[in-house]
Amino acid sequence: MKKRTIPESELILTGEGAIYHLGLHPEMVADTVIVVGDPARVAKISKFFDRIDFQITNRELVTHTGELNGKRISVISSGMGTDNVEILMTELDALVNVDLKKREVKDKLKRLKIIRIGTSGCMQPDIPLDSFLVSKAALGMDSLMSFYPWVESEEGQVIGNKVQRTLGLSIRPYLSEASTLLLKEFQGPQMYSGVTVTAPGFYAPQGREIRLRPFLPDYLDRLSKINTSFGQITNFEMETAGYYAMAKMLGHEMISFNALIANRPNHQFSPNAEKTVNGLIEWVIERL
Ligand SMILES: O=P(O)(O)O[C@H]1O[C@H](CO)[C@@H](O)[C@H]1O
Ligand SMILES: O=c1cc[nH]c(=O)[nH]1
Repeated sequence: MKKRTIPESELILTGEGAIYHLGLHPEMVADTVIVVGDPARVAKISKFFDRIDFQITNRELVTHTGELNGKRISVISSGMGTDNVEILMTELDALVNVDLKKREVKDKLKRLKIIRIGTSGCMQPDIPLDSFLVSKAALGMDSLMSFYPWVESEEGQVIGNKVQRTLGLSIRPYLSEASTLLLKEFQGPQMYSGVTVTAPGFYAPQGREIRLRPFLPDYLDRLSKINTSFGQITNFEMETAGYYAMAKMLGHEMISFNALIANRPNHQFSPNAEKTVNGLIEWVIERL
């Protein structure tokens, strides 16, 4: 069967042949990729590398690729939100699985290992501030999956329906899961686990009120009391559900780690957030 040629307006390359938003060429991407939200966090990770081969910046998308203990690793920042995650994941996948010259999907597809290191707010009062948490699954409160052929597990549908009903939400959240392979590879002490809520915003979508009152009553309280087959709903951030769903559809392994720098029911924000994030970076680096 003749392969589809991807048009220039869909797979966009710069004059130098780099992919449109990431600004990368295929040889600049390692098989193990660490993703972060904050562009400034990229250098905090690549400083552990023995050697940095490429440093590329375009908008909020910063990439450092190098070597650590003989292993090639890329670190890429996405900025905030699942809309950026969609761009990062699609272009990252195209760099390894599309022949950019022919504009055709390759016959042999690569499976990347992708690890998120991010910050997050905890909604369980008994998980201490500055803890680390791995997202076993994530609930996407955004609309990204309405635009993809996302096939949800039965378990996911049950959880999504339960959350929609309990909160009185107009949208049905989607549930996506961590890679079981990476959950086994990245084990160790000091790591809580739970279900992460990926919010389409930092304020009302995470139950915060500054001047505008969140529309949904008792949001935080109701969410934190929901039990799922993956455990309690534990924390808020803004990318993981999009990452897990895109990774699943594109055939990559993905895991998301959270530094819990806020505890919402206890009204705390960490005075040591920077130290906690650095601790999580070291925890992950030690297990690469
Ligand atoms: O620290 P990062 O990785 O950016 O992650 C979290 O912090 C940002 C909000 O402050 C959102 O991107 C959220 O997901
Ligand atoms: O509360 C928090 C802290 C970090 N990131 C979030 O998205 N929420």
